[in-house]
This record gives sequence, structure tokens and C-alpha cells, in this order.
Amino acid sequence: MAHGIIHSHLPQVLVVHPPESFSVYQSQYSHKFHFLKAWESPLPLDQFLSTHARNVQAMLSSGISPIKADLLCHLPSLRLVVTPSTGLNHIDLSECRRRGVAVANAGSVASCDVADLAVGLLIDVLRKISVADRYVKQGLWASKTSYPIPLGSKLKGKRIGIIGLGSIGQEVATRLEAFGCSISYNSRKQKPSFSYPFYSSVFELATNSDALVICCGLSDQTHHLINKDVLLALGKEGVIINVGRGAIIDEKEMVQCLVQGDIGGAGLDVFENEPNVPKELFALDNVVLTPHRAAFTHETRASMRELAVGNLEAFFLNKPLLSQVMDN
Ligand SMILES: O=CC(=O)O
Repeated sequence: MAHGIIHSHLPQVLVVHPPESFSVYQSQYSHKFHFLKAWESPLPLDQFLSTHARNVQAMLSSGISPIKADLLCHLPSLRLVVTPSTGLNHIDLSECRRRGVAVANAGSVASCDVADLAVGLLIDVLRKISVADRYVKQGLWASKTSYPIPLGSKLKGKRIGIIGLGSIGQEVATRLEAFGCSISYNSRKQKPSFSYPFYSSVFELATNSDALVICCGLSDQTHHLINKDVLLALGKEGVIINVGRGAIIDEKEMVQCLVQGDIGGAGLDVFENEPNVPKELFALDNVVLTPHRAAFTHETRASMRELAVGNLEAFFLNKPLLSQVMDN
């Protein structure tokens, strides 16, 4: 039936924009929930919500599309937003709090994968794996007598500055310690359970690091946290890795620093205006780009779905949520 508008005995879950692999939610969980699919409706969204979603208590977010006051005002009965993402910047948490809407996210299920990609990007930038891959695949190795790939840089011994020592940052630290790097960090608050040196200033952290790895979430406090001064403090050999959110870095300034050689390189999985990536970066061999893929493994996507569904089930059974966002 169109848009899933049927009278069903199953609990209704509003889906405004489908999350990745929504077909799997449908095939595996349609016996538990009735998914109300707003995007399939020919009605304008406002009208659809006012007409069909006024009594809906729970919604499943796509993990990307904004859930802000302009949407929430059409959903007076809403009590839960579940997002199958780690990041929460697409959700207006204070508006949710004001309206008594709980929020549950993917908790730490993606942390290992995200940390793996961060370390992979760092190794790629330092050891020029993508450059070398292109060199071989383009037939340059076989066709040239000289060896034009510049030397890479050793990972062991590098001073790594982690921004955000949450579960992703901690996984990055564990991995890079095993590679013989030294770890320091910046976080909202010092974490006494870790002995890594803490810097309350990102500028000081950058000054004392060979690479910065951004692992924090995007908020008003972290927007453009990495500005021109921080980038210049990182220096000409310094590398920046971002698996957090694009807007944590002032992207325009970063592009300029990379183009002018004011920093040494970058490994970026996230961008300010996805899916648009500054074209200037395409020509730079010291920059490795991935399209927001850090949490994309079969295993983690399945865990994210299971946790999202677990939260929905808990909600409808009046049980505690499995991964409620604490400051919500
Ligand atoms: O970026 C991915 C996520 O927030 O899960």
C-alpha cells in the first residue's frame, strides 16, 4: 500500500528519509514495526506529516537528513528518535529535549571500524599507498627507468594528537601506540583514566604533534575548531586526518594550506558540504580522500541496524533504551 499508510496493529515507526539499506530493515523487521515511509508520498512533507504522522511516537532517522524544529513541530506525539549513526549533528538535541523526545544513536558499535579507517588514512598519506597504487595501475612502474614516487615518512615515532578521546579516539590511540607512536589529546575535559598528555588548547596540541586525528563530533563548540592558526601550528610536515565531521575543520583554509604546502598532507573521510569535495584536492598526491565510508563494513552496518531496532523495541516495551544519548 502507498507510503505504508495502513491500519496495522504493529507499532508505527516514521521514516522521513530512508537510512542506508532500508530494504534490509523492511525485510527483517516488518513483522515487528509498521514503517511509515514519508518519502514515498506525493504529498509535500509538511502535509504528509500533519495528515499521517500526528500520532507517531517513534521515528527512525536516515542518519544524515536534518531532524530540526521545522520537522519536529509537525510531530506532537513523537517521543523517540533513533539514528543508526554515531554522529548527532543532524539532530537538534536541545529541541528534542525541550519537546521530551529521547534520542538513541549507534553508541560505540562503529568505533573500531572508524578507528581502523583513520589509521589506514594516516598510513596511506605517510607511506603513499594510493600514489603507489596509481603508479602501478597506470603502467608507470613498467614504463619508466627512474623512480618518481617521493619517499614516504615513517609512522613509528610520530607524535599523534587525537582530538576527541571518546570511544573512537581511544581505539585510534590503542592502534597507534601499537605502531610505536606517542599519543596526546584534546577533549572537552581531561580524562583522568588515561595517562596520555592532555592539551586544553588544540593550538598547543597541533604545535606538539606530527599528525592530528579528528575523532570528535560536530557541535557549536567544535565547528571550525581546526582553523588556520591550528593548521599553521601543525606545520609543513604535519598531517591532518578527519573521521569526525567535515565542518570541524575550516575546509577553505585547509585547502589553501595544502595547496600552498603549509601543511604536509591530509587523509579525509568527511567534508563540509558532502558529497561535494573541493576540486583543488583532487590533484594533490599528499591528500587521500574517501567518501564518508569509515563505518561502512557489513558487520558494523548490521550492528547499527540491530541496535536501532533494539532501541525501538525497548521503547515500545517501556524498557530503558539501549543507547540513549546522555546529554539529550
Ligand atoms: O558518520 C557516520 C556516523 O555518524 O555513523
